[in-house]
Amino acid sequence: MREKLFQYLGHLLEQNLPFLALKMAGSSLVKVIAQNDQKWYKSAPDKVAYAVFSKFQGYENQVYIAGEKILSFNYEVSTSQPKINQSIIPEDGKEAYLELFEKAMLRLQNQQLSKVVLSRKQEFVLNDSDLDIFERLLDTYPMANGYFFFHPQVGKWMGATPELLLNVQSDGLNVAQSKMDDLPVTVSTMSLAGTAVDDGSLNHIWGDKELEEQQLVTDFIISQFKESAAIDIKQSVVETVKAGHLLHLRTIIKARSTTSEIKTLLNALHPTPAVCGLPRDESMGFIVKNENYDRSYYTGYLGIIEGAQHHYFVNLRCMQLLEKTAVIYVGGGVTAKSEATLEYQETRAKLQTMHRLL
Ligand SMILES: C=C(O[C@H]1C=CC=C(C(=O)O)[C@@H]1O)C(=O)O
Repeated sequence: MREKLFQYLGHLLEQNLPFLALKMAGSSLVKVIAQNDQKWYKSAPDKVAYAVFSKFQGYENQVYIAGEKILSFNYEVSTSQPKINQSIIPEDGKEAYLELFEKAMLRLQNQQLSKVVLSRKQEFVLNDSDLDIFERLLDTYPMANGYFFFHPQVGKWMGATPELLLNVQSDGLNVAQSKMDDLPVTVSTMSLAGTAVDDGSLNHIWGDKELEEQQLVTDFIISQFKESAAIDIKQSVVETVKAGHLLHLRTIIKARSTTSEIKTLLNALHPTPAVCGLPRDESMGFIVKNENYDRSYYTGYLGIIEGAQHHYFVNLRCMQLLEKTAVIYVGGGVTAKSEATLEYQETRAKLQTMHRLL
């Protein structure tokens, strides 16, 4: 099935046909939603199934892929260790990052902001084909949500994101019935923040900065759920989870809602303080004015919608594939307790997730 998947994706690329291929965390299926033509749908197509690829900011460049061809491929993760690029990542953009950090720190110290996510990008030469890289991505990160997105007018993106934005499951109804509005559904999301490099010790001790920044995300999600009329809101304990060579703090949050409220919920959640900051509008303003580059689809979201089943993920640990280079996007949450060089090192550690595949 592995060969069939790559043959099929190769065919779609050759024909310039838009697709989203997604393997959800821990699953052994790669789902491919593809179109029969090159049309760019900027709003949800009139199909039971479709995919979405959304920017961090603004909705005018939203990409929907009509589910004209929907295929699932069994994917057994390779038992042999995939090749990993271990070359050292050159320093690039450190000064600009530190300058940005200083500006953010002024706003954090005078309490205009309580958290802001600062990001940057770095470009690397490509030595392999896109499909070879995607195969390595799926084998290297079986517990991530691995995806490959292509649209001839938008480009190619790939990632292995650990972060669920919103999962919607209809309460025991099948897809055909789920065309109806107002079905009761179970919604879940996660508060994911705080980063450490995994040193193999099972019990990482987190600092106050990480515990607080993750709590801010949890509180934000719960308050947005409440405002969006979700009921039965429940949260898990805070856990330490692995994402490749990194560790994060995570809380799972579940609630009940209705299908007609999904769009409201999605807009209420995105962008969470895991990718933007708090207060949200002020952080967004700070990012847009000061980051000095366009995040584009990084920290936006991607998703697959099939009737009343929706799966949306935050577009993190990702890269944009150009003709001869890959642009990797990384960021991290900064609070008044942050230290500049540690935050910069964190962005370097996050670069490795994609860099290892190149
Ligand atoms: C913004 C990113 O990560 C987010 C998700 C988990 C942990 C994060 C952190 O520790 O700052 C970030 O909020 C990124 O990977 O580019």
